[in-house]
Amino acid sequence: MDQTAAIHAADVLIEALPYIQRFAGKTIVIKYGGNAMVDDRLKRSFARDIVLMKHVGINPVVVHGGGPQIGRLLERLGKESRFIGGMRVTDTETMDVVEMVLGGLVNKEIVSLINQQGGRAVGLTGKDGGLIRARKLQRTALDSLTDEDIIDLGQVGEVSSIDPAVVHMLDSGDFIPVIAPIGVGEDGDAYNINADLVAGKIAAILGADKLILLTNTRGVLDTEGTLLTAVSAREVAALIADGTIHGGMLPKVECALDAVNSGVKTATIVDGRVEHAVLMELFTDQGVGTQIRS
Ligand SMILES: Nc1ncnc2c1ncn2[C@@H]1O[C@H](COP(=O)(O)OP(=O)(O)O)[C@@H](O)[C@H]1O
Ligand SMILES: CC(=O)N[C@@H](CCC(=O)OP(=O)(O)O)C(=O)O
Repeated sequence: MDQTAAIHAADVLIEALPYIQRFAGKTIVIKYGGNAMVDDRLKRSFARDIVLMKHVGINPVVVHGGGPQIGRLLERLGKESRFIGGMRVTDTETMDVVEMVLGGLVNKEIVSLINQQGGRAVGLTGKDGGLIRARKLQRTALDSLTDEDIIDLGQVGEVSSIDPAVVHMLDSGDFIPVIAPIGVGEDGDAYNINADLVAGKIAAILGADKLILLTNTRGVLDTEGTLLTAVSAREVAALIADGTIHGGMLPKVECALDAVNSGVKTATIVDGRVEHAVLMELFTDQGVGTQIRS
């Protein structure tokens, strides 16, 4: 490294210092969307960001999705994916695939990536330690439904309660929890829950400082495709009403609002297709993406 590059590296570290001090000892929930798990290089960069956070004294908690990965396996099995209001219609057969892909393939891949970078990750679904209690999502909870859309979403769940004991235990042992969004009903049945909604609830119950949602757009965009760097609850309502926010962005903004209204200091939607998106959001003066304000 020549001297200019060395000075630049030192400047970057110094810029990060106040943020490292501010977040030390705090919990930060990172939602890693299936659409942000694009290629091996990006996945490794994500894992390195998480390990770095842990090493500077932050408690990262990863909640992951895997919608595209579920879709690909369903396709191989000859089953079509159907979404209503951003939620996958989940019959019993689909639920088996969801549990295998989220709790198995995707969860263990993330655990393994973090561990390869020197972290100590432990993978969980909401069934482990009774972490995520769920109930069947009632159709009325989906505001965007029209009468024609009213069909049974099957085993799609919503969070009824979170028992964070297992997460606290892992944090205190210096492990990094990696959580798949599967909930358990009173009858022991599995429920498929949108990962954004789980991330929001977990951030709230843990009293997290920040919720970072990694996805495949730069953040919330307006009708011209311009990035909105910050949106309030009122602006979000208007953007939903005029259709600017739709599909997969709906649960994202809803859970972000829910989190900030429940005491999480900031919720940000950022582009997970950019290397080190998490570090840029946390440790630089400019930040990235869209911040959701209460
Ligand atoms: N106003 C908006 N701004 C940005 N993206 C939007 C907007 N409205 C809808 N979307 C869609 O939401 C998608 C992100 O949600 P989703 O596909 O569920 O991602 P993830 O897998 O990360 O949860 C974007 O790729 C985009 O197609
Ligand atoms: C009910 C529901 O839609 N569940 C999601 C769970 C995974 C998820 O949320 O994945 P992303 O974050 O990658 O979108 C699904 O089945 O796709």
